[in-house]
Amino acid sequence: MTDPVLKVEDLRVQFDDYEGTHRVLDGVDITVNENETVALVGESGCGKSVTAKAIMGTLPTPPGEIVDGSIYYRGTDLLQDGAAKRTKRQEMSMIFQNPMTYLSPVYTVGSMMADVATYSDRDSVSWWEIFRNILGQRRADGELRERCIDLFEQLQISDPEGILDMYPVELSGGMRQRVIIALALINDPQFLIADEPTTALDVTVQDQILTLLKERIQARNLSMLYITHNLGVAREIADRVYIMYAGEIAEVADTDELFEAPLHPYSQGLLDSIPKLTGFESTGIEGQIPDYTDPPDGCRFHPRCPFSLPGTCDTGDLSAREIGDNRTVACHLYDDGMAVEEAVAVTASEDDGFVSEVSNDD
Ligand SMILES: Nc1ncnc2c1ncn2[C@@H]1O[C@H](COP(=O)(O)OP(=O)(O)OP(=O)(O)O)[C@@H](O)[C@H]1O
Ligand code: NI
Repeated sequence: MTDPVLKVEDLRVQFDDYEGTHRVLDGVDITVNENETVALVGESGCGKSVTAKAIMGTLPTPPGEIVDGSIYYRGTDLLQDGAAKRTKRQEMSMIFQNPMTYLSPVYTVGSMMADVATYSDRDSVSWWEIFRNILGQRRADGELRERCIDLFEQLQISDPEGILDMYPVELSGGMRQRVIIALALINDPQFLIADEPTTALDVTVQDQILTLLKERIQARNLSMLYITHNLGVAREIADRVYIMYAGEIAEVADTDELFEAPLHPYSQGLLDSIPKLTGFESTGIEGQIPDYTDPPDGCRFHPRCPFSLPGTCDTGDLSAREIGDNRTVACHLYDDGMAVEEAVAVTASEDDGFVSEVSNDD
């Protein structure tokens, strides 16, 4: 067996400020296999971007701190191995959420493309190039220009030549987001992290961009971790889905299986809150993400959970249960090693007050 592309194990991240210690990530495990697109889904504030930043090595420290865990990229622990991790990080690339805060207003698109392409390979940068970069005067010339135009064409950017000389303000939202994606793809990464790259866009443009991203990923055999709070988007793009709640992974399942029968009460709540016609989700679960300076004991979801078992869900460690061959759910309603059909039967009986009969053995 080859190593998975990404393997995050027991990741714990906290932030220290005047309010105290915010224990945000509480032992997160995520695996992304070769050629796989994995979605990380959860409501605002649940720790998705913190996870992405920890992986990319861009977590602000302080106030952030990785207190425990490992992040393996193709077998190399990015938190441990100094020299190897720099090479490895060059194979990774990130697509950001908000183009206007990420794109520089004073650089042309071509200059930014040249910037990213040059700096990814620092050994070959001359002082003259760095100087030109500081002045914002780098240009995508020659071979790089061809590569940019090629990529722009694949991303269906209209007037790919002209756009190299344009500034971000001159572009529509959809075009800006395409440029952001082009910036992330120009160095031919093997692994992409996309953090809500389509939230700012209207649904039609969002669909177009998802389709383009999907095509590109298939054509290049890329692997991707795609972050979103929108289950509809996750369904469209991902092979597998990780449902995150308050810094914990609630459930992991193949996309089809999750949508067919979500097991975790939080997943069920999220799915229920998708209005069926538009694909837009609304907030359907009562309550909110807990205060990370004093998170609930036991399952962090228990204060909001309709099936919470006093004395069980509000105390102790909650380990993830393996369900069938490739699902896990971190919930006391289920027993480790259950078959999928058994677990689905548990959810079906929830309405009949089954909850009181659940065994309390761990
Ligand atoms: N720089 C920081 N300093 C202090 N706390 C932080 C910092 N960054 C994140 N946090 C904490 O981590 C929590 C999770 O933030 P994160 O950005 O990962 O949420 P998210 O799931 O990406 O939400 P969204 O969908 O809104 O982007 C925040 O609620 C906040 O308490
Ligand atoms: Ni975020």
